[in-house]
Amino acid sequence: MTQIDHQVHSIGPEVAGSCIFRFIAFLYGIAAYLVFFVTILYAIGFVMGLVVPKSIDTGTDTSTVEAVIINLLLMALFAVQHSVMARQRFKAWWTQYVPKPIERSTYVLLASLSLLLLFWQWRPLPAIVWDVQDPDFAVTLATLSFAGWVLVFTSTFVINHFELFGLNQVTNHLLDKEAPPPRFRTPLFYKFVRHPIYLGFIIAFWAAPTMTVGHLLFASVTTLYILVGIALEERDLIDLFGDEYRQYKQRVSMLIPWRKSA
Ligand SMILES: C[S@@+](CC[C@H](N)C(=O)[O-])C[C@H]1O[C@@H](n2cnc3c(N)ncnc32)[C@H](O)[C@@H]1O
Repeated sequence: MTQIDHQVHSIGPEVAGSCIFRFIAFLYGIAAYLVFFVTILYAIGFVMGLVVPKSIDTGTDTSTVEAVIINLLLMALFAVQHSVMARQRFKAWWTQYVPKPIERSTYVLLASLSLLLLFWQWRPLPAIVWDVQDPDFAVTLATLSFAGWVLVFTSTFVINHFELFGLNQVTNHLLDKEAPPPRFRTPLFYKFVRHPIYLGFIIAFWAAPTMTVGHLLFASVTTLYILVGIALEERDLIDLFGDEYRQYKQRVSMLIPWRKSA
């Protein structure tokens, strides 16, 4: 064996192994992102009762008590998975077992799967709470709900869509690039409210021309969950960004864009 052969032989398998891992991790990140994308599109149809085969107001008929219990359990499963796995301490613990570059993609994948389970197993509670008769007002509400989804989507891009859903992490890893440290940012909508993504969800869930008991349960519980989630997220953001975030909190309101600058 020549010296070059020897070097290639001894370096080759290691490099190839790590390249293969990087590539598999990248494909995994793409797959997780695609599952997320399908889930969020399904979520729009599920909540608005459009296009999808099973919406918030359709599915297996069960007694009211059974429906409420099943639906609460489904939402609790999502809430626990989604908020426990987002905490810094949990991340520090489980990245001992899950490689860091695919931590975010795994989180996104599991959150999407628990949402798909919710859509699939959700029990309708079809009693009507309100049903807007005026066609113009009904269209206005449906448009507002859609605008809520648009706010969700655009805010993810404004803050950093590809990092939020794990694609930056697997791409940096593939290219062997150091991931930049998290940066505090207040682009566009973030100048008016601290949580435009969550505001978008709240608008999308509540602006319904026809509100059933099932839809109301979903909107109420998710809104409560968002409020708890904000408290937890802001604790992490203060740990991460300190006074910068504390001052931001004083200057900009949480969800309703009416507080002026200090
Ligand atoms: C799902 S996003 C929701 C962001 C925000 N709560 C919202 O509703 O638009 C959660 C991630 O955004 C990050 N984040 C929230 N506000 C931020 C800011 N002003 N600058 C940088 N990162 C932020 C959090 O650390 C977390 O990783």
